[in-house]
Amino acid sequence: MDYDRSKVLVFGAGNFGSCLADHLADSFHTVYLWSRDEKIVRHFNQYHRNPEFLQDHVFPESITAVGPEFPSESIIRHVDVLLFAIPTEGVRETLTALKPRLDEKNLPLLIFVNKGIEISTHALTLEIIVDTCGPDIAKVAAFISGPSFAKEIVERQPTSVSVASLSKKHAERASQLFHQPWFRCYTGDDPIGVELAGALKNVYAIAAGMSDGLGFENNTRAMLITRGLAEMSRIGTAYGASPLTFLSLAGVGDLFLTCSSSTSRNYTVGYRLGKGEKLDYIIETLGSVAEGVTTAKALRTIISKLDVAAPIATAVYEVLYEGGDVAEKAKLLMNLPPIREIDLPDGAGKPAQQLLKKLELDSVEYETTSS
Ligand SMILES: NC(=O)c1ccc[n+]([C@@H]2O[C@H](COP(=O)([O-])OP(=O)(O)OC[C@H]3O[C@@H](n4cnc5c(N)ncnc54)[C@H](O)[C@@H]3O)[C@@H](O)[C@H]2O)c1
Ligand SMILES: O=P(O)(O)OC[C@H](O)CO
Repeated sequence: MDYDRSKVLVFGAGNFGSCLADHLADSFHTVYLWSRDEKIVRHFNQYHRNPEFLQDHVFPESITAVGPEFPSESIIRHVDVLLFAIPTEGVRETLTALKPRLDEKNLPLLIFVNKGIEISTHALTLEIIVDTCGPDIAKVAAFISGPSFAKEIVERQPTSVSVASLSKKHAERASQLFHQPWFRCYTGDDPIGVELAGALKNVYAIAAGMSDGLGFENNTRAMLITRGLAEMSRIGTAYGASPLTFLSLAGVGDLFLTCSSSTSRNYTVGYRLGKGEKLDYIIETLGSVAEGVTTAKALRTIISKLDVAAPIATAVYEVLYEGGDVAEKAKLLMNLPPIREIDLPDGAGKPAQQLLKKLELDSVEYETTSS
């Protein structure tokens, strides 16, 4: 596979699919952009603009929009890379349609950029890939996640992301494909952690938006980001992901971005809820996907199954799905009993042992609690 000039088929011509098609075409790759919306396909090929998303942007003429029919076997077998930029709820359906069209002996690189958990199965995308395409394809899939608003990428604002795969070679290939002076990629081998981080940060962005919508300011947002990160790491560790992944671009990087900007759709959903709007109306008028809404529901079940404490995610779920009052939930969170701040994995890192020893304070023991 020649990564100087690859042929890429992008599934999904929404904000992010269009943005990444633009990025790759600008790097001289041959790009096909699939949309199931005939109007987008026609308009894109005629005017090199997307009539629904990133409307102000003029795209390179070299991008060919295809659709609305599902891409044919001939185009799928013609490309080197399949890039999936559709919401998580559409991934199973897309991969099921894709599987019979793949050439098993000459597989393309599969890259996923969605950030969510499937609502009916509570599955991560890695699990959906195994279910629909089998483990051999899941082993070589790559996942890209991190602080990356589409609007800022098309403006070529310096951006960095995490790229993870169980296969080092495929993580490096995906990284090489996207890496540019305005777009840095950092590779890693914890796709589950990267996926979870990307999905969970959306739920905490809803919480941060709610807080701002209620009129709270910087202290409260910083508290939500930090305690949200603690919840994310706790859930991720219970899943078997590396706790360090939550300190990456996909973790704290994206959490910080999404919790602190009205560009975020998830933050916006929370903000509008905080202002008293109804969820159905917000979703109807948002014009784009906010994955945190469905992820909050899947996460509620995961939290109970794993038996981990995640009071912020639980409060978000209760507002979204049980008619909970935002201000009431905020009050309840603030009235939880005081707890130890940092949860440490068993046996790890008693804080600053050497210094404590020097100060002869090493015999003082903290009780280990985790909640
Ligand atoms: N927008 C961003 O800045 C950004 C950045 C990073 C990651 N993401 C992630 O990328 C994914 C897509 O986000 P987006 O911003 O492009 O959303 P969007 O709402 O702008 O567009 C989604 C696109 O997917 C299509 N789609 C929806 N369901 C589909 C299905 N079942 N089959 C085929 N196509 C389907 C829609 O028609 C639409 O064109 C999400 O998981 C999001 O979290 C978005
Ligand atoms: O608009 P949001 O909330 O879906 O966030 C977009 C990206 O995930 C930011 O990295």
